[in-house]
Amino acid sequence: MHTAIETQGLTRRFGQRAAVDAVSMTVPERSIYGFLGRNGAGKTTTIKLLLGLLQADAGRARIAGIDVAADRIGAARKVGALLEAQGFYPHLGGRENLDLTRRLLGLPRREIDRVLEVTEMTAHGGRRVADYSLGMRQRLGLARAMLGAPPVLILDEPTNGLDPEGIADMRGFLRELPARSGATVLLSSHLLGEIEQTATHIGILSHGRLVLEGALAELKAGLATEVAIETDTPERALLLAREHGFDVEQADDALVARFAAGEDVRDATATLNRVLCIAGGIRIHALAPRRRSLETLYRNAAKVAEPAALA
Ligand SMILES: Nc1ncnc2c1ncn2[C@@H]1O[C@H](COP(=O)(O)OP(=O)(O)OP(=O)(O)O)[C@@H](O)[C@H]1O
Repeated sequence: MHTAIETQGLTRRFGQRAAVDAVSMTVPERSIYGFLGRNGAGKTTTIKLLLGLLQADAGRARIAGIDVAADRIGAARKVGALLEAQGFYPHLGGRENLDLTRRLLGLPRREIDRVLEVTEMTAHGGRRVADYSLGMRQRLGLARAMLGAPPVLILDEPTNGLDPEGIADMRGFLRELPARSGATVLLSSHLLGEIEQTATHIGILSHGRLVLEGALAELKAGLATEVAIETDTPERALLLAREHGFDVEQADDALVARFAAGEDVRDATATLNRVLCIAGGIRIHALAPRRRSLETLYRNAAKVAEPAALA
């Protein structure tokens, strides 16, 4: 598989602070890559570096194999972007707005019909953008990003400001995009739930550093299985389980036992139950396996990145 986006040691400082700090990321072709991080983690700065809108202080970035610093225009032709400020002319129609970009890019007129169709906006192309809902504007932004069918799409928080229905629409649309258009999508977001339902791959940025990256299913498979313990006496259960060598922790919402990948969870849960109920006389209401989630991956990655902050 080729690499749609690749960076090596990409760094950008503002004053003394590195907003993007030696980031080496790999976005495989035809993936939906969820680019995650808190506000201020450096996502937008990375995206600007990828688009050649900012210059790197060190490192390099390639889009579809083209080095962004060496051939900014060539790299830009390989990528369509939806950034937060859409910059549409509100008094013009959707079609007319798209036409401005189409002419700049020197594309044939039929490209407008194509992108309106892909984004299911054909019926609204004649209306003024001022009369569009936010969801329609986002879709028009996507349509513009797709003009010329670039192999890479970079979307910065595409669900920002949308209502739940708009978010669900956008999610469905993005999921189908690689199959429909052959494009690779880099999707920045701080919404774990959205990324979990959409992305095939993830990269987590924390304080400008890439702290975790990979195929989401593989990363999840490598996680320990967690079993939530429901009991009246969590403190006693915690102590007793630990005395018997179990890896148990009080998480935010429950007492949780962790079983390493590969361990027989059914057996281990039965043993834990015996230790707590029979040996310890502790009342257990439930031992419930928890889904392996992106949230756990994110929490673990954040712990590695800033142990002091979470201690
Ligand atoms: N032009 C600039 N001048 C100085 N500092 C900047 C500039 N742009 C970004 N920063 C700083 O760089 C850091 C990373 O910002 P960035 O916007 O890339 O984060 P982000 O992850 O995209 O967050 P958000 O989701 O809030 O946009 C922040 O500390 C920010 O204040």
